[in-house]
Amino acid sequence: MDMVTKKIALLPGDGIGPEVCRQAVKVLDAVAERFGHRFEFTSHLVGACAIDATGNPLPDETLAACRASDAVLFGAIGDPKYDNDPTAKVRPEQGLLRMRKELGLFANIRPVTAYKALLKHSPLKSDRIEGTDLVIFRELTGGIYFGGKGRMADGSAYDHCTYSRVEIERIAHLAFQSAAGRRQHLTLVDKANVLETSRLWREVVREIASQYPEVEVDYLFVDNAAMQIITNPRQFDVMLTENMFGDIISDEASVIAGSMGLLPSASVGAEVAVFEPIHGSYPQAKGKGIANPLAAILSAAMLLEHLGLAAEAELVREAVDEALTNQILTPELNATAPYTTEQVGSYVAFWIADSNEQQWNAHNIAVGVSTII
Ligand SMILES: NC(=O)C1=CN([C@@H]2O[C@H](COP(=O)(O)OP(=O)(O)OC[C@H]3O[C@@H](n4cnc5c(N)ncnc54)[C@H](O)[C@@H]3O)[C@@H](O)[C@H]2O)C=CC1
Ligand SMILES: CC(C)CC(=O)C(=O)O
Ligand SMILES: [Mg+2]
Repeated sequence: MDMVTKKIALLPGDGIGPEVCRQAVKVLDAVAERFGHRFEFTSHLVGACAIDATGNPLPDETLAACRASDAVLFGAIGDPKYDNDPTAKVRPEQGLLRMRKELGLFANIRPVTAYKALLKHSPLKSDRIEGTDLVIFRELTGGIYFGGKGRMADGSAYDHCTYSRVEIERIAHLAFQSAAGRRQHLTLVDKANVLETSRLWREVVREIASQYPEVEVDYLFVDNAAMQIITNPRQFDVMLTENMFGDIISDEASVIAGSMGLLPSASVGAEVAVFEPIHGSYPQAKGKGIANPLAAILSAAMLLEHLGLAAEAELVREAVDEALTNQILTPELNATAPYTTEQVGSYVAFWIADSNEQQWNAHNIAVGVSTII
C-alpha cells in the first residue's frame, strides 16, 4: 500500500474519553510511522466539555470538522452533574445523538470476540464462550432514543418509538451483506410479541431475506436473546437489532470479551464514519489511569480498515492480542498486577513500531515502570 495522508477528527469528549483517545492516537501515530502514512489530527469539543465551553453539546465547528475529515475517532461523553439532574435542559448525550443523526450514522457495528488469553478472567463459563465471534448491527438513528419525549399535564412522561421501513431496510441490507461474508447466519432481535415497531422489523427483514438466500435467518425475542448471548454466544453470527435493544445487549456482550473496555464500534451511514468504543465516560475512573484503552484502540483499527488500510488494522489487532497474551491488562481484568491506561497504550504502540516485544520490555525498564501497584 502506498503512503496515504488522512484527516482524522478527534472528539475525545468527557471522563475517560480523552485518556483512551490519547492511547488510540499514540497507536495510530505508531502505524503512521511504521507504514509511512500521515495522519493529521484535529481535536474538537463534544458532550459536557462542549456545554461548559460553548453552551452547546455539539458545536457547529465540531460537526463541520467531522464532515471535513476522512474519519472521526470519538471517545465518550457524559458527566454525573447531568446524570444526577433529571431537569437539565441541555445534556451531553444530546451532542452524541445529534452527531449520529446529522452525519447519517444509521448503523453501529459492534464486533464481539472471546479472547483466549482472557477466558480465565471471565465470570462466564469459559467452555461456553470460547471461540465466540459475533457482530451486532445496532440501528443508530431511530427508535425510542429519537422519538418525541416529554411530560403530560398529569405529570406522566412518554418516549415514542417509531421506525420507518427505510430505516429498517438500509441497516438490514448491511447486516445481510455482512452475514453473507461471514457464517451466513443472521438473528433479528426484537420484541415482536409486544411491539408494533418490532413487527415491522420482522416484516421488512423477512422480505429482504429473500434477496440473500444463502443467509439463514432466525428471529429471537430480546429478553431471550439477553439470556442466550451469555449462555450460548457461539450460536450467533450477525445479530441485527434496533437502537435501544442493541445498546443494551452489546454492553452485556462485552462480558464475553472480558470488559466494557474491550468492545470497539464503527458507526457508519451516508457521510463520514465515526469510530467509538461502546463504553461511556466512566467518570469514576477519570484521571486515575485505570481505564482500559483497548476498546478505543480497536476502534482505531476499525477506522484504519474503513480507510482501506487492512494490513495496518490487522497489525493493531495483533498488537492488542499480544498485550492480552502477555497479560498487559488494566485493573478490571487483572487486579493483582495491573498496568495503567498509558502503559497498555504504549505496549501496543511499541509492538507496532517494531513488532518486537523486546523493545517494549526495554522501554518499560528504561522508564522504570512495571505495574501500577
Ligand atoms: N458513547 C458514549 O459516549 C456513552 C456515554 N455514556 C455516558 O457515560 C456516563 C457513564 O455511564 P455508565 O452507565 O456508567 O457507563 P460507562 O460505560 O461509562 O461505564 C459502565 C461501567 O463499565 C466499565 N467500564 C466502562 N469503560 C471502561 C473502560 N474503558 N475500562 C474499564 N472498565 C470500563 C466500568 O465498570 C463502568 O463502571 C453517563 O453520563 C452516560 O450517559 C454511556 C454510554 C455510552
Ligand atoms: C447516549 C447513549 C445512547 C450512548 C450509548 O449508550 C451508546 O451509544 O452505547
Ligand atoms: Mg451504550
